[in-house]
Amino acid sequence: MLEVKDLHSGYGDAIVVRGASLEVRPGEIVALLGRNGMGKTTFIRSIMGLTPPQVRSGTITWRSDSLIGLRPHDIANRKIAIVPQGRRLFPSLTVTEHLTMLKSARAKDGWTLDRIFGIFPRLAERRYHRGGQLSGGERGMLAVGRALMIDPELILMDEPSEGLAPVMVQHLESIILDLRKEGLSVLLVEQNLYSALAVADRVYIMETGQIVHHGTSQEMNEQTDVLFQRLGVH
Ligand SMILES: Nc1ncnc2c1ncn2[C@@H]1O[C@H](COP(=O)(O)OP(=O)(O)OP(=O)(O)O)[C@@H](O)[C@H]1O
Repeated sequence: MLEVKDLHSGYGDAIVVRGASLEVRPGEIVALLGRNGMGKTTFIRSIMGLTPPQVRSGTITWRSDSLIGLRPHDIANRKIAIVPQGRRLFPSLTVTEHLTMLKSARAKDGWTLDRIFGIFPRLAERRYHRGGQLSGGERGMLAVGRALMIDPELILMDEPSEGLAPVMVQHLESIILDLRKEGLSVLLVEQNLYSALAVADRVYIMETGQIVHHGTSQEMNEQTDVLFQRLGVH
């Protein structure tokens, strides 16, 4: 289980995440929602050990071990993967090269190239294309595929639906639900309220670096006026 308690994190003198607490239980999909600039990316970068930002105080615990101070590589070794905002692909590397950076193409255990190509047939067709030649949707699929190749138990996804056509968003939602069936946990940062409610078990809302509301998706579905107000959705 991931447990974040009273996290403060920021850039230089600016504290952006200001006392946020959240937990993700095994096999659970948790959505973190909030308007632009509220600190969601800062929050998940802090969990992954990516700098900036710098964690100032609070605790981040994964299966009883503290993650604070560990490098992203060590955190990935503990089976936590990230699908970063903006995808962060390499323009000159092919689809296959991205997927096999951390795991051999011949690997037989866990997630393999064939399995990734099975859930994303489009990536199989584009296996020799370079990062810089891919469409927005293909880049999104590749970022998810690359995260799966570390055989994660928890995936942190930063706005994976950003820039995707509605049909692709639905595909992604079904993949996230399939991952949960396999026991994976997902922390999903989303701007798309409906996409988040479609897949998440529980939802947290962040405002100016603090969690101001949380509950099950069902509870949230019954209080859409609160959500609309908090998220500025009309
Ligand atoms: N590298 C940085 N240096 C300084 N300030 C930053 C940096 N990255 C983000 N910030 C500031 O931190 C605040 C929160 O940004 P963050 O990206 O965490 O928000 P967010 O909720 O993920 O928003 P979005 O949905 O727009 O990505 C913003 O005011 C932003 O300007």
